[in-house]
Amino acid sequence: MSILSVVPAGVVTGDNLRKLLNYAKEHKFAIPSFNCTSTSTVNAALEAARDAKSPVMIQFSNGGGAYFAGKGLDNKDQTASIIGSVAGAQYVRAVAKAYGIPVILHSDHCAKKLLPWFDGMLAADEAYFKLHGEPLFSSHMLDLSEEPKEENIEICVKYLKRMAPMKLLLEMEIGITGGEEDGVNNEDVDNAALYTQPEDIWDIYREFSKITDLFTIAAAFGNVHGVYKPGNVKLHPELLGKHQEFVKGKLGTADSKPVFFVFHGGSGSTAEEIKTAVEFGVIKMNIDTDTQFAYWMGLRDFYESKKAYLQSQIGNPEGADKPNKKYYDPRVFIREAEKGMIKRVHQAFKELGSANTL
Ligand SMILES: O=C(CO)COP(=O)(O)O
Ligand SMILES: O=C[C@H](O)COP(=O)(O)O
Ligand SMILES: [Zn+2]
Ligand SMILES: [Zn+2]
Repeated sequence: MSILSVVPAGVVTGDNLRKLLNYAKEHKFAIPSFNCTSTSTVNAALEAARDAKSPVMIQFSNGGGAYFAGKGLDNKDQTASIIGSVAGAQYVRAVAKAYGIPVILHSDHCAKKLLPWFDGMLAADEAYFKLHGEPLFSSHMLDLSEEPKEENIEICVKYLKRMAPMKLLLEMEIGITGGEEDGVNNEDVDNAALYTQPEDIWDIYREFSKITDLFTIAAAFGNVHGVYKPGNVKLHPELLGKHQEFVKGKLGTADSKPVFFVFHGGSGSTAEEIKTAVEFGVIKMNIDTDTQFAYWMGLRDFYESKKAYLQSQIGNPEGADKPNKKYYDPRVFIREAEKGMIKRVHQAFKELGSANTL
């Protein structure tokens, strides 16, 4: 049985989203989630997914959403981030089905100070739900990992109650992802905070389960956003196995992987680390930095190879009067950036085991 016999192509939400995540869990693969900031990066992710025969997740960060709407737009009270994330979601909805693949539409880290952004997206979900019987997005992330655990859980539960009637999934974070996110610098946080404890996972699981099963946990196992020279923070994906065992014991279930885990900071991780994480119940891995670099490399390589054609509107090595329009047309050079990103996206499907599952 392939995925497309379980869920349809296009944006999947609610029951179909649950089916897709369970399918990934049963078949021991994870779905990559790419941070997108434009129609160009969305298209690159969708094109690669179609060609790799894989489901895919598209996510907008707070800054990525604002960028989608335009850097010239004022982001006072999160207006640009709300408008851009909603516009991005509507764009994905408009094209996803044409690519013939299931797409999960998600929003990334939302810290406490960014809750107005979350509220704005939820309002758009509710409006969409009234018209179509499903939310605009498939899922959203709340990242209250900087707050005390009790408060983190309390705020998540409050939002889960608003999301559950729409069958909108919540991703939450416990423990801290190192590196940088949304301009918050986590490069010097206490090492222990970078590794979540099993008891914390159970506290979350227990409270959330009272409301819905549509939630995922981004537990910290030494994850870092960005790519850095190897340092003292080491990735320990095997810790996720301990969390699964602990929750399994508490539940007394036969299911050896009751928790859906999310892997943040996918860039720069080794194939082996990714494999171990998937083995212990990761069903989603975020990738941003590596696709950013791949997009840039596509453009850089194009510029380097066509440099002599890109200096003036007229005149290149083929003649002083030759026009260069077909080199400086953004559809040409941005396409080269997309090709760079597409290559890196393919690598993610392969490493996560989601290629050829449709
Ligand atoms: O976790 C991420 C987005 O939430 C992506 O992390 P990287 O930029 O390290 O791939
Ligand atoms: O949090 C991590 C993501 O990579 C988002 O990054 P960003 O805030 O630069 O868009
Ligand atoms: Zn975080
Ligand atoms: Zn992240």
